Amino acid sequence: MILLQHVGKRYPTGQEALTDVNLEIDDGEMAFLTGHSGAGKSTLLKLLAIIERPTRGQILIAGQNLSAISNRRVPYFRRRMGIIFQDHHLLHDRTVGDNVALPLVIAGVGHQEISRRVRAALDKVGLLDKERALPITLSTGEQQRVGIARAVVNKPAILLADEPTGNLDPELSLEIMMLFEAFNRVGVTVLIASHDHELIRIMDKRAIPLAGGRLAESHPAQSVPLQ
Ligand SMILES: Nc1ncnc2c1ncn2[C@@H]1O[C@H](COP(=O)(O)OP(=O)(O)OP(=O)(O)O)[C@@H](O)[C@H]1O
Repeated sequence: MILLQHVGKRYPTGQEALTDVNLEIDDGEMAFLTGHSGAGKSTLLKLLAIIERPTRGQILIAGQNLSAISNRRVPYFRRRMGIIFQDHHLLHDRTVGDNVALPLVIAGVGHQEISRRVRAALDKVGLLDKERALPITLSTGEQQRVGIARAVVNKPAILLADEPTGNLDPELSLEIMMLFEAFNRVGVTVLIASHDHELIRIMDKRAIPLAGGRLAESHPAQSVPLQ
């Protein structure tokens, strides 16, 4: 479970990005963080990935208090999560396969195991035939899928995605969402920041609305009363 208790984040500039956020996300849940630009969505994801630290409150993931994790231990902590950004941060002088392999190389996984898991991850996102291609030769949607393959290659329990469909057309966006849903179906907790209301409506998952750094009422999709 992901648990936020009275979480606040004030950046060194004085900007208050999050104020008194209380939130619970169950294991195996898929949810959307919504809200206008500047609402605090990226900041919340960054706190969960310990890219930033909260200035108030506490965050627990699987019972572990993130404030107890020293900066030195953060890379180990991150192995249990896959992180996906809108601009997929691919290395353009490396093949697709090398890009996907990166988290495993960093984790010191053996060569044979790497190539097996890279192929499995590429297969899941439908890009097995692009293993030796350079990212630059791929479409934007395909590049985004490489980013997703890289995020899931470690078999993370949690997937965090920040506007993963931001620069994709509606059809490709839905395709990417279906991929996330497939990972969720096999038990991965998925949290996606998005301001694409139409897409969120189609996916019919819990929406967690942020406004001005505060949590508005959060409602599970299934709790909408029947008429
Ligand atoms: N590194 C930073 N330093 C100072 N202020 C920041 C920093 N990152 C974000 N902010 C500010 O914190 C607030 C929340 O930003 P955040 O990026 O979390 O919002 P967001 O909802 O993800 O927006 P978007 O949809 O545009 O990505 C904004 O006012 C932003 O300007």
